[in-house]
Amino acid sequence: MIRDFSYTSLPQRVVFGAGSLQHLGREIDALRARRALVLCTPGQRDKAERVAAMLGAQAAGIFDGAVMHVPIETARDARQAAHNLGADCAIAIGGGSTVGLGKAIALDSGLPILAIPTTYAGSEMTPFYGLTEAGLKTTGKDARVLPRTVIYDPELSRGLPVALSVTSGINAIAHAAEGLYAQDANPVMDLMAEQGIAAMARAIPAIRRDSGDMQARTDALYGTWLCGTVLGCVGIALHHKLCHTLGGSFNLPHSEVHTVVLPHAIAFNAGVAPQAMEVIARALGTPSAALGLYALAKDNGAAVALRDIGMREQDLDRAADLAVSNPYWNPRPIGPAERGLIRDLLQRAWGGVPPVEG
Ligand SMILES: NC(=O)C1=CN([C@@H]2O[C@H](COP(=O)(O)OP(=O)(O)OC[C@H]3O[C@@H](n4cnc5c(N)ncnc54)[C@H](OP(=O)(O)O)[C@@H]3O)[C@@H](O)[C@H]2O)C=CC1
Ligand SMILES: O=C(O)/C=C\C(=O)CC(=O)O
Repeated sequence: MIRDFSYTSLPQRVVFGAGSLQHLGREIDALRARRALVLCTPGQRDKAERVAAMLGAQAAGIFDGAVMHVPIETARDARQAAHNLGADCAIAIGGGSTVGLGKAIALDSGLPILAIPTTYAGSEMTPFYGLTEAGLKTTGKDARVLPRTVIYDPELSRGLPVALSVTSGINAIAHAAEGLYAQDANPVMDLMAEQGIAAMARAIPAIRRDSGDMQARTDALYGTWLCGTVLGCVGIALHHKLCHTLGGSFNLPHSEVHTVVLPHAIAFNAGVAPQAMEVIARALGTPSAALGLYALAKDNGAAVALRDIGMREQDLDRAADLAVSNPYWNPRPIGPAERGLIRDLLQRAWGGVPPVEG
């Protein structure tokens, strides 16, 4: 049954395909940019140098200081570098951390961003940004931070380590899974979510078998585009909020937290979102959405317990308090009255046991 909906599509250009980095010059010209600042982490500097070499005189310089969760000091340094170098565009090549740094520059200056993602986080398709100040991460939404152009070149993610490919892929699946029951869910995004989950569920085991499998790397990046688009167009709910609490307040690694929490958050919502569960299970090719997600992580070597990724059991009470302290939308209520249920969910996620619906 088609429910009532409203849908706003976001203005972006996507160039997809193995070797598509070759179109960089054409895409920079289309943005009417003359001096591009190239952003990266220290570890991905070789890729940034390749980009700068392709641009020649159109490269303003390289800023290689991107860090997870965009510390405000790094954002200020990058903004200053863009200003000092007279940049009229930022190119972010790397994962969500590098794209996030580009967004911090755009938020301040309105500079257009061209993103070249090398992980499956999906930030390049969203108008959301995050900034961390004095240990506190705040997130926001602003049309200026949405990258104008995205080049998805599977060749560039060939070297992404297998463990990170698995958890980053499940981070993408989380966007689509929650998009299916989000407040702004709509039929177009439902189609993209199902195809995105299916592409990623195909890609993950194949990458685990052979990290250089270009068909699998292509599927994974295609899934990234679809799942990231869903995140950018519809809202988030319990799962993303729990991950932000755990990542932001307990400093747990981003994609690994998503991987552990997702089956439990989906199980929590299963009873009130049966249609979404059907779609997720169909896309995974499993009878149960929550158990299918748990198996996808476990069978592919990912950690399925918060205790194995740095969470202390004595912090679970505080995490439950934080998770229910700010009311936010979820298909099933999650307020102070549900604190006990959320605490149980976190206990199961901490211990790494299979998810329990209800
Ligand atoms: N605003 C939004 O809509 C969204 C934002 N995010 C944000 O993005 C961040 C997480 O993004 P994520 O991509 O998981 O993490 P990172 O960008 O931090 O990348 C994770 C790791 O991947 C490595 N890496 C990246 N690309 C390659 C490659 N091609 N080959 C080898 N190694 C590679 C990096 O290594 P090295 O350090 O050596 O470069 C890094 O250690 C979080 O801050 C999250 O909040 C995530 C999703 C959506
Ligand atoms: O924290 C941000 O930068 C904004 C959104 C996300 O990180 C989405 C996610 O949790 O993957």
